[in-house]
Order: sequence, then structure tokens, then C-alpha cells
Amino acid sequence: MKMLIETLKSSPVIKRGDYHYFVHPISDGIPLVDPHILREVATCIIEVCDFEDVDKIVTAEAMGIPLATTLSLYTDIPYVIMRKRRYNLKGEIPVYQETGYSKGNLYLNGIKKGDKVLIVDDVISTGGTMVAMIKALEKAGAEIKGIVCVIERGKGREEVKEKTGYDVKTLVKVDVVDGKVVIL
Ligand SMILES: O=P(O)(O)OC[C@H]1O[C@H](OP(=O)(O)OP(=O)(O)O)[C@H](O)[C@@H]1O
Ligand SMILES: Nc1nc2[nH]cnc2c(=O)[nH]1
Repeated sequence: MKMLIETLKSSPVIKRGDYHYFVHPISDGIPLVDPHILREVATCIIEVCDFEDVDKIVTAEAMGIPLATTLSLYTDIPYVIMRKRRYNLKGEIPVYQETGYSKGNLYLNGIKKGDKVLIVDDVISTGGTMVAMIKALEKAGAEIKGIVCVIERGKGREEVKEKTGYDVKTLVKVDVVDGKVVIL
């Protein structure tokens, strides 16, 4: 995780309302995504997660998409994106999503009862997004085989455990202190 950690340390931090938001290629797609970091992160996820019995990878729009795509190419497992807009397709499951700086809906399509899924996302912070994704997948009748987020900050992982009972694996834990990212 050398590249991920080194680049996180020099991430700019911006304010979104009262929330101190770090900006990094893996979590924002800017200023430039180096394929070496993407490969480093995907390889590490493959090391820590069991994909053996997984039918579908599920992620959330937008910044889970490069991760899900890369993992799909490595594992040959298809993926589904929970979108922020509705399609009104039959069986679409809407779910309310709240983060530290935004509120909205996510919409799940393409998952059927009994599907074995692995959830991937770039960041877990308040845990609001992950709780929403889990709720939608449970409503669809999916079996959640694993959950992984690349960057952890705040209490989101604990929140998810408390509210849903699921463990979230993370690759690195950070905090934002005095406008800087620190590795915990
Ligand atoms: O744990 P939480 O507080 O819910 O934060 C985590 C979520 O925040 C970001 O998504 P965001 O909704 O900002 O969308 P983006 O991927 O389009 O930036 C990130 O991609 C996670 O999905
Ligand atoms: N890029 C980025 N995504 C987030 N999602 C939740 N918190 C953050 C953050 O601080 N930075």
C-alpha cells in the first residue's frame, strides 16, 4: 500500500460545508489516476477478500466505479453500480443515502434473490452510504459475502457493524487533522 499511503499524505483537503474532505485520485479521480495505484489497490483487495463464491460485485456511483471495473477485469466477476438516479426499471430498489456532506437516493438494479455479492467502495466515513447499500441488497434478497472499502475515516466501520451486523474490511485508516491527512 506504499503508493496509496504516500499519496494520501499529500492529499489536499477542502471544505464541503463543515466537513473537511480530502481529495485523492482513488476517491475523486483527480488530479490524475495513476494506473499503478489502481493496480496496487485492486491487488490488495484481492488479497484480503475472498472472491471464490461471489456472483456479482456491487458498488456505488461514482467513485466505486473505477474500483469495481478493475476488480471485475481481474476476477472475471460482473459488477453492478448503485446509481444516484432512478431508471424506473421493474424491481428497482430505492434507498436513502446520507454522507457527512450530502443527502440523496441510491437505486439498486440487477440483483436477484440469492445473488452472492461483494460490496466495494472507495471511502467509508459516516457509514451512511454503506448502510444504505446493505439495506438495498438485503431488500433484494442478496447474500452479502464481503464488504471492502479502500480508505477508512471516522466511525463508519463501527456504525455499519452496529446497524447491520456486517464487518467492513478497509485497507488504510486516515484522519484529517488541521487541514492535513494523517495515516492512523
Ligand atoms: O461513509 P459515508 O459518509 O457515506 O461516505 C462514503 C461515501 O462518500 C463518497 O461518495 P459520494 O456520495 O460523495 O459520491 P461520489 O462517489 O460521487 O463522490 C464515497 O464514494 C462513498 O460512497
Ligand atoms: N474523496 C473523499 N471522499 C469521501 N467520502 C466521504 N468522505 C470523503 C472524503 O473526505 N474524501
